[in-house]
Amino acid sequence: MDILFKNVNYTYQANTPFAFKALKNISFTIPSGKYMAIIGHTGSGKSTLLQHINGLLLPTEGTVKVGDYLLEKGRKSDLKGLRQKVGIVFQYPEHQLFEETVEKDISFGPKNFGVAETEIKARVRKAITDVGLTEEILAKSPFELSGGQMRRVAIAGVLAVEPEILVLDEPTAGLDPKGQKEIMELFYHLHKQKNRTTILVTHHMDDAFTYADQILILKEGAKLMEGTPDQIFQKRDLLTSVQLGLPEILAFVETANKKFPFPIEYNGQSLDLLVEEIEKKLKRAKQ
Ligand SMILES: Nc1ncnc2c1ncn2[C@@H]1O[C@H](COP(=O)(O)OP(=O)(O)OP(=O)(O)O)[C@@H](O)[C@H]1O
Repeated sequence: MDILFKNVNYTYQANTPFAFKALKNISFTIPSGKYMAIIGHTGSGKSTLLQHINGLLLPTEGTVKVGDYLLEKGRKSDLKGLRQKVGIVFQYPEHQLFEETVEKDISFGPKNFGVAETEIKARVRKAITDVGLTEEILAKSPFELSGGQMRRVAIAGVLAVEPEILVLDEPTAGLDPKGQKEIMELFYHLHKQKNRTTILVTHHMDDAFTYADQILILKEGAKLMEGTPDQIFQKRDLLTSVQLGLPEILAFVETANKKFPFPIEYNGQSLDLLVEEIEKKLKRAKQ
């Protein structure tokens, strides 16, 4: 299913004094089977854009087309059908685990879409192996698993619905570098295996360059640039205007060192990792 955004504008709290235009005249196409990465500063509209792909938000102006589903203001669409085709892995998806066993949690999505019991059982087993876990985990409570395992179970829940399109909103946030790489490789494999259209929002420029066919850069709700990794790399001076650059990270480290009673060192890691390091040290300090 191709995805098409045409002159999409989105305003939060439209027609109120708090109106805020989060997307400004966005147009792009993702051909079926492609992998697109979306990057941009915090607040640039990435999550707002993603939520248009399965109709969680409808454009205030303009149109979104996902396969044959047309999404525009004031138009009733078959959202249930669309949501079966578009699987979204939200940030920290494990926060949405709630059932008493892993099996029940993974079954929740397909059950909701009316899939038959025997088929659900088969899908759950396939999904759990697809995310690199084994069937023994199905009987456990999701809350007795490690953070990395919980994340994989949450992803299995999305896969069990068998979506044609995977939408990933910073799927590696909060994981250690090894876990991040494993999850990125897992999604790349899932993308290649079924030629699944994949849309990744990330702060990690290297992931965008490694995995994506196409990169879209947002700045303050508008499209700053779109191109293949090679095309974007040739204009890398533009990237410094949207990425968290070294000066910002160093300023963060300096502030952290004034604020916390332990040293934080910058060894080329991302801001996410530095925050994680601080959280760990704080936790240790409390014990
Ligand atoms: N419910 C809301 N009401 C009003 N403004 C909102 C709402 N949700 C988001 N915004 C604003 O819209 C803008 C875009 O937000 P969005 O979450 O899409 O950005 P983002 O690029 O995904 O950011 P991040 O990288 O921090 O997740 C931000 O300025 C944000 O404050």
